[in-house]
Amino acid sequence: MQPLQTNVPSLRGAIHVPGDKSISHRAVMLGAIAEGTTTIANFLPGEDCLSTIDCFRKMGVAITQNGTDVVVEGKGIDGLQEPNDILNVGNSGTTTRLLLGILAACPFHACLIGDASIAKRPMARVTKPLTMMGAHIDGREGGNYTPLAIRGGNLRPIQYESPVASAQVKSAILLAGLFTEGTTTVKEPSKSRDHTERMVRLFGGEVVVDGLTVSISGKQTLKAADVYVPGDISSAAFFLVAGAIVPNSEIVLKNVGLNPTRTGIIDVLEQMGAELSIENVRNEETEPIGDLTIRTSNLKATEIGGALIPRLIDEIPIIALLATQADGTTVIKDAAELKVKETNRIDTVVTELKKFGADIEATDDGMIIRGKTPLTADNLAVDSHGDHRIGMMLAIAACVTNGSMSLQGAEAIAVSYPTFFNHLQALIGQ
Ligand SMILES: O=C(O)C1=C[C@@H](OP(=O)(O)O)[C@@H](O)[C@H](O)C1
Ligand SMILES: C=C(OP(=O)(O)O)C(=O)O
Repeated sequence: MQPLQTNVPSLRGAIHVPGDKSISHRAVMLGAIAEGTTTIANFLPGEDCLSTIDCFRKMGVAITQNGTDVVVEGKGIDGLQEPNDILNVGNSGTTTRLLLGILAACPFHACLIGDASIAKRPMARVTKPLTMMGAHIDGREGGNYTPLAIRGGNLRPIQYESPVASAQVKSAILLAGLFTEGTTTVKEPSKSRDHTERMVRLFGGEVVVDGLTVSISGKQTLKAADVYVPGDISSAAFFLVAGAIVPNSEIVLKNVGLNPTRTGIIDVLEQMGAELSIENVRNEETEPIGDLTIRTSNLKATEIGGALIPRLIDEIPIIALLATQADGTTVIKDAAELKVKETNRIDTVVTELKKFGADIEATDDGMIIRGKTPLTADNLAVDSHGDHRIGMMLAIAACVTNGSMSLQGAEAIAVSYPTFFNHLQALIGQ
């Protein structure tokens, strides 16, 4: 049980949030299948990205990791080796699904296993299209759940229309397509994060984007690159919300990734009337970054749905907290994907926030939140349910709660933000 700081008088100061999780995974993966030595700066040393490194080491890739500096000795597109041990993906859905895309193309056998949360997450969304391409995949319930066994190689291209807007599905198919003679195409119902497309280009490959359709031709040679990973906007989101709802606050977040497929949280803060400014935007060619300043704000409710959802999917738990501190009724819809994350995030957000005074109800595809409500706790135990984003949301909620509370399962936060409590403490202390 970790005690949480409640009734925080102000949050002030500047922080650099850690590197982007999605980009860190992809830099290791593309570095491993490129030719030459890739360097990665500002890598996220969170548990999920360390799982990705571990899996590629088991396939014969030499990777040195020193904090946020990583060097990957690329093996080329056909150079990965059959692992003689099980590949452990830990808690990481991104590792599991993108790795399956690469393994689908490798002419050897591999087994994938993860933690109890991964064992409940649907994998048919990638194993089905990869099987259509010719990979042999088996697992519980017809290849929908880990442990999974895969034997790849000899793929044929597909033209796939994905039923979900998922960057993990899109990326798995594109990565398999990279090894496959001919042109592989994925169409998605709305635009998901495009880090794979951008990074393939950074490594000298070609990807064609036409609206919601992305195509890649196979047997391209990727060349090693020097990757700088921007700060993770999904991590910054916790402090953007904290700065908006804690009294007397002003927080500067430096070098945050501002890829437009990820900035839904900024749109929502602006719609809700937050005092947010964006400065020093740069690096727009590869992955845009900038500095964000947030101040205590008078907030009003909003509606969130449609094409905005994939642009803020991981931020919905912290947006739910934001909505409890805004005047009016906030409706979040079209977000059924939340049910298949590290936890069912509709249930865990509603259950935990209700414990200390939020007026929040679950719907089939989202939630309805009525604000503004005071949050109060008397020796209350809240629970991350092993989900990093629920744990961080609850720690920020504590800042605007009167009373006392502690967090069960705080260790889950190391999955994406190992220095979260240090940063929170630094902002409280100033
Ligand atoms: O591709 C990625 O790096 C991710 C895609 C999203 O998942 P889906 O593809 O399942 O939407 C997101 O929730 C996850 O945290 C990271
Ligand atoms: C859903 C998440 O990650 P993943 O799918 O990689 O486990 C997340 O980080 O919120």
